[in-house]
Amino acid sequence: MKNTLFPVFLKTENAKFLIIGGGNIGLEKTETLLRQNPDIHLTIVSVSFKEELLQLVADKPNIKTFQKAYEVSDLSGMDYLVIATNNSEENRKIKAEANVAGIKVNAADQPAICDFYLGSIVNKGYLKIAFSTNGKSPVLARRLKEYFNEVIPENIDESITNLNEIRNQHKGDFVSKVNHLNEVTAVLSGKTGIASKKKESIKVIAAFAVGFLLAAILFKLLG
Ligand SMILES: C[C@@]1(CC(=O)O)c2cc3[nH]c(cc4nc(cc5[nH]c(cc(n2)[C@H]1CCC(=O)O)[C@@](C)(CC(=O)O)[C@@H]5CCC(=O)O)C(CC(=O)O)=C4CCC(=O)O)c(CCC(=O)O)c3CC(=O)O
Ligand SMILES: NC(=O)C1=CN([C@@H]2O[C@H](COP(=O)(O)OP(=O)(O)OC[C@H]3O[C@@H](n4cnc5c(N)ncnc54)[C@H](O)[C@@H]3O)[C@@H](O)[C@H]2O)C=CC1
Repeated sequence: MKNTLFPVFLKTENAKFLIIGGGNIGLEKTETLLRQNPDIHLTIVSVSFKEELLQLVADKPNIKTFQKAYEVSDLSGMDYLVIATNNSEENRKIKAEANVAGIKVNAADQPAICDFYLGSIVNKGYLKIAFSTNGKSPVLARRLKEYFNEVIPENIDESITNLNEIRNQHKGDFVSKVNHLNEVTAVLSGKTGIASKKKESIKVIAAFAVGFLLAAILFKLLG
C-alpha cells in the first residue's frame, strides 16, 4: 500500500483560483472554496451556468464569471485550477496547458490528471482537519468529517486562544517556551496517568465506532 500524498494548508488570501465548468460540480467546488474563505479570489469560466451558481455569486465582487468556452488565456495570473467540465478529453487538454503555465490542477472526476485532491474538511474555528483516503473512498472521508465534527467540542477554540496567549507572552528562550507549553498540554499526551486512562477509553470507543461502521457497511452490502 502506497500513499505519497503530502497534505498542506494553503493560504487563500492572495491566491487566485479558477474553475472551468459552471454545472453541478462547479457549484459544489465554489461552495467548498467559499466555506473556507468567503472573500476568496475566484474566477469561473463556463459555456453555461447552473442558475443556483449564478445566484450564489451574484452579490460577491470577489467572484467573477465569464460565460464562454475555455481558452488558454483564461489561465493568465491563476494559481490553482479546478476543472469541472463534462468533457474529459477537453479536461486533459486544459490540464496540460495549465501545467505548462505552472498552475496546479484538480479535476473533479479524473484523479489521474489531478495534481492535488480536495479533502473532506472539519472546521472548528482555528482548528482545521482535512481527510483524504488517497482517492479510494471519498464517502468515507465525508463520514469521518461528520464524526469528528460531532466529537470535537465547539469550544476547542478557547483552548487554542489560551495556548496562543501563553505562547505570545512567554519571555523565555525557545527551549524554555517549548518546555512550558509541553507541561501545560501534558494531559493530552498520555504522559500522565489520567491521560493514559483517557487515551485507553478513547481507543476502546474508537474501536467500537470503527467496528460499528464496518458492520453497518457489511449489513448494507449483504442486505
Ligand atoms: C480523487 C478526488 C478528486 C477531487 O475531487 O479532489 C475525488 C474523486 C471522485 N469522487 C467521486 C465520488 C464521490 N465524491 C464524494 C465526495 C467528495 N469527494 C471529495 C474528494 C475527492 N473526490 C478526491 C479524493 C479525496 C480522497 O482522497 O478521499 C471530497 C472529500 C472533497 C470535495 O470534493 O470537496 C468530497 C466530500 C465533501 C464533504 O466533505 O462533504 C462522494 C460522496 C458525497 O458526495 O457525499 C462521492 C460518491 C461516493 C463515493 O464514490 O465514495 C468519484 C466517482 C464519480 C463517479 O462515480 O462518477 C471520483 C472519481 C474517481 O474516483 O474516479
Ligand atoms: N454531478 C455529479 O454529482 C457528478 C458528476 N461527475 C462528472 O463530473 C463532470 C461534471 O459534472 P457536472 O458538473 O454535473 O456537469 P454539468 O453538465 O452540470 O456541467 C458541466 C459544465 O461545463 C461547461 N463546459 C463544458 N465544456 C466547456 C468548455 N470547453 N469550456 C468552459 N465550460 C465548459 C458546461 O457549459 C457546463 O456548465 C462530468 O464529467 C460528470 O460525469 C462525476 C461524479 C458526480
